[in-house]
Amino acid sequence: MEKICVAVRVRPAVSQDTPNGTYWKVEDNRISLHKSLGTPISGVSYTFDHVFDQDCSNGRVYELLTKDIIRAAVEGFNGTAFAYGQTSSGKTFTMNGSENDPGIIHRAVKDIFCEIQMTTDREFLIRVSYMEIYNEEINDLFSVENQKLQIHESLERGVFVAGLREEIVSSAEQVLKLIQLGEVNRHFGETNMNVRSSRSHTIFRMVIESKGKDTSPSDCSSLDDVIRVSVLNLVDLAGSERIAKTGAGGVRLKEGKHINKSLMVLGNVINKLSDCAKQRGHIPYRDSKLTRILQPALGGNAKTSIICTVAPEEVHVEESKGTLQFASRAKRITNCVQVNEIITDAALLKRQKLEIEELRMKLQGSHAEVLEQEIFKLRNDMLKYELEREKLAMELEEERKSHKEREQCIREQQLRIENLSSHAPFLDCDGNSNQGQEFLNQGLKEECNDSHSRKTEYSPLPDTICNVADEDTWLRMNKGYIADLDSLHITPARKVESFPSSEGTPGWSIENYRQEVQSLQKQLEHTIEERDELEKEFPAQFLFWKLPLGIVVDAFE
Ligand SMILES: Nc1ncnc2c1ncn2[C@@H]1O[C@H](COP(=O)(O)OP(=O)(O)OP(=O)(O)O)[C@@H](O)[C@H]1O
Repeated sequence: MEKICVAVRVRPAVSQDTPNGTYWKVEDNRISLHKSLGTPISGVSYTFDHVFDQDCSNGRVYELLTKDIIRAAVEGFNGTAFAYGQTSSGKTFTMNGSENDPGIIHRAVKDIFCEIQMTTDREFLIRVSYMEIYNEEINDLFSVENQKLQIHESLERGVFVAGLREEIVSSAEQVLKLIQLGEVNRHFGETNMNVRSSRSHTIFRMVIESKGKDTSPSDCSSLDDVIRVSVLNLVDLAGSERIAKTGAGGVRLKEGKHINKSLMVLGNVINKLSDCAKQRGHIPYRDSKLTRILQPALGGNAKTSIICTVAPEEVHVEESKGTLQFASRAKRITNCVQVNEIITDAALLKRQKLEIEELRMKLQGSHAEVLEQEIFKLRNDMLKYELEREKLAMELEEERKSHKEREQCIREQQLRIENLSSHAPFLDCDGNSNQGQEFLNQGLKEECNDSHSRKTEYSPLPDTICNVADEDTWLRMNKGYIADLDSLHITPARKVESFPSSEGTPGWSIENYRQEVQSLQKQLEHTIEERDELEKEFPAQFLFWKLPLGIVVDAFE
């Protein structure tokens, strides 16, 4: 068990406060609020693993807070470092830095490649990805066309974002170039508090696979080698904001609401985790995409450090207190950290090993550089193939789901028709028969016997019909036809007149039944047509759907 490492960083002040105001005092690893004359304000003093004042550089923050996590990631431990704090308090400055003082991400990337170079007894494979959570949707910063990506979970991969582009990389320079490209796609916006405010949470991720170098040529073909796979997340959160202060409206307001909501969920998760294990109960990781992705970093298998940034101005004192309380709770969280070693062939490195060896043999005698380039290209091609396969599998899964729903819909409608037919067995193409007359007579009798309790509200349709109507709405909603819950109106109970109790009163007649049946049949035909069209459009998926599951799985292996 290992505690999360928590630090606080106070950024330089941007405005002069009133001389009578309060101020934050930093001494060693303590931060406390003082009156202007120097008297400490009781109850507003906090201690953390580190507290950095406004003169502290990104270099020092990195050395004290993150370097160990980076080293451990190369050794096979998961790691996460994230910056938390109100808007304009210095999170992006800490993670990205400036030209003169590079931030944590830049330094981490450089260090990882240094560490790898020094670890001469292992070979490594590094993949990187960069995503943002904007308005509760996951977008790929390396590939703009990959939007609204979904989170999935599997035994082998844990929680992962399906379809996210990963690049295999071989140098720090290559990674930093990729990050630069990703930054262009990131959502920034101007608010009253920050001219360049992050409007999304960003997660830069490095997956580090490594294995011991083979000692004898015969080992090359062994598939039993242990592979270490670790995931390093470097996270720049969007800042919490008071709408009154940021002056947000329109798009900015919508973004602000999403930001605050997901940070609130993060706060809830941290709160729960900071309770002692017995009182903890359910941890609401699933309440936001951010907490779902950060789940291993919060109470899971990862070395985690949090840097909480604070704006020193007196006008932000309440927000700063909130940040420090968040930091205090985070300090109580313990993670269960262990090296991730796997012996299945899930590791990309392992699967690629044989192919690379083959290539090496073929290219023996050629120039080493050419060889390396070929290997690199092969690795990237294989990764793309992996991602494509994963995407196809997801699409297949989606198609399966919607196929199931369509089948269900057809069954429902058939049931409704049967239901109607059984209540109106007299329907022929002319709409009359003796049986129907008996049914009508009985309806009339019942209406007379019970005229007080069932006046015009009485519906001759079975109760289930109304339920089915609501079921329909539900089904449509679940199929994505209704995206906005506010637009959803529950189908009101059908208010139909009773059987005609006197001549001239409009009522539910045989004609009504016939129309209902015809309309249902039309709906059914329409659904079947829709399905046929889809089958034409995606013949492969339908072919897979018709195959037994085992064959489908094999096809993707
Ligand atoms: N430690 C620091 N030293 C010098 N300048 C800083 C420091 N921290 C922040 N700044 C400056 O303060 C401003 C706001 O910082 P930054 O954009 O990093 O805030 P943020 O917390 O990421 O805000 P948001 O949540 O709105 O994105 C920037 O101009 C940044 O350069």
